Amino acid sequence: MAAITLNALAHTYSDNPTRPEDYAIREMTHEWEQGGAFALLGPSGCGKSTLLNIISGLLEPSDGEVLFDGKRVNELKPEERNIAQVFQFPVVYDTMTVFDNLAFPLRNIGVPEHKIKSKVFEVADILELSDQLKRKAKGLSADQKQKVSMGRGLVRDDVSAILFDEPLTVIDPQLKWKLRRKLKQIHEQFNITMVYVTHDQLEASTFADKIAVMYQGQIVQFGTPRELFEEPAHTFVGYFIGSPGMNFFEVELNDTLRFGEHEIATSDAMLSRLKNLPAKKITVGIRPEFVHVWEGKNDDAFKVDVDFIEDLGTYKILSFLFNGQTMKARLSEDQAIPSGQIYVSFPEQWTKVYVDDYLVNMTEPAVNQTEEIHHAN
Ligand SMILES: Nc1ncnc2c1ncn2[C@@H]1O[C@H](COP(=O)(O)OP(=O)(O)OP(=O)(O)O)[C@@H](O)[C@H]1O
Repeated sequence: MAAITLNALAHTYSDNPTRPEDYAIREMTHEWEQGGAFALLGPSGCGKSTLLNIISGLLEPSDGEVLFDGKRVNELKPEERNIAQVFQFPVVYDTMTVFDNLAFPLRNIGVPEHKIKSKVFEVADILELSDQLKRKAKGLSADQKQKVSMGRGLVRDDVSAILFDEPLTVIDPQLKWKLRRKLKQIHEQFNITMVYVTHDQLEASTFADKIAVMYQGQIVQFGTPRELFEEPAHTFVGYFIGSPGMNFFEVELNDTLRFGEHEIATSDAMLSRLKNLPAKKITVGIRPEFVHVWEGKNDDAFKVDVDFIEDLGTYKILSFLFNGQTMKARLSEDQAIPSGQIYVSFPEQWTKVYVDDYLVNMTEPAVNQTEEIHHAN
């Protein structure tokens, strides 16, 4: 087991990087604590595979350090790092039996045959591969092959972390949930640090205790699925997590926050914090789940026009026009279906304010927040 620390890490594929966009990994410092089940979640091209390959040693970072349990491993080759990596496509030797595939990493390091046997049997049992051990890997289905790939990581006692790079891509949808559950079970049993890369929020939140959301080469938030939902630290997290994502609208700051003719309720403390920041883009975000739709007239709420309603079985998504911008609210099954002009309000607790896409966090001292926003730019 190992804690994995990334210290001022950055990576570029360009020979002559000049702009932040030239970096696949923009400078980051981050720690995956020992023994945790983590997900690295983000859209295609945000740098997930690059980061994983740097941790496993397949790629040398342009800047910064990778530390395992506090020790620098930059100079170590992948095989010296005791990291197992499971890729999108299973890595198995087709002509070998399942037993020999699982035994391979142990034979490589000279483990005695009797020990190999008991370890392979143990891992095959966990992965429900015991009755396949004598079969050639060639005849296995995609999910069985992927289980063998995972098993090759698990047989070694010296493995300190397992990195999964979109491991369920080639697996049938019906089997995905089964393998995901298996992975979770393996994590509980082995207590190994696991980092699971995916672009699928459901996969991330069913596997991981904590999720790092990656966007444009940066980890913009590291938190529990609930924190990502309730307190998105960056507009991208609000947009990417949740279905549909968070509503956002850009506001003006005068004596209050205004969106067109509408005044958005916020605390005096927030207003004074915003006034002390240099003029920047201010965005307000609210999740569709937290938009309050009133059944009747309410003079304290905003009057808006219903655009359309999508019926998604157990709930409905109401689209409405707020100052000309389409926004969404989630209606429960038993809520009346509104039409025409309706009243909506945004509870202050769930109305989040972002400056240049970063959450203004009122629980943090203003000085840290200002530094963070400047640093991010
Ligand atoms: N070998 C390479 N040479 C040059 N650029 C690369 C190379 N590999 C990746 N990139 C670029 O680096 C950025 C990050 O890519 P990376 O594959 O790490 O992202 P990802 O989040 O894993 O995406 P995906 O889910 O599509 O694999 C992208 O802009 C990509 O085009």
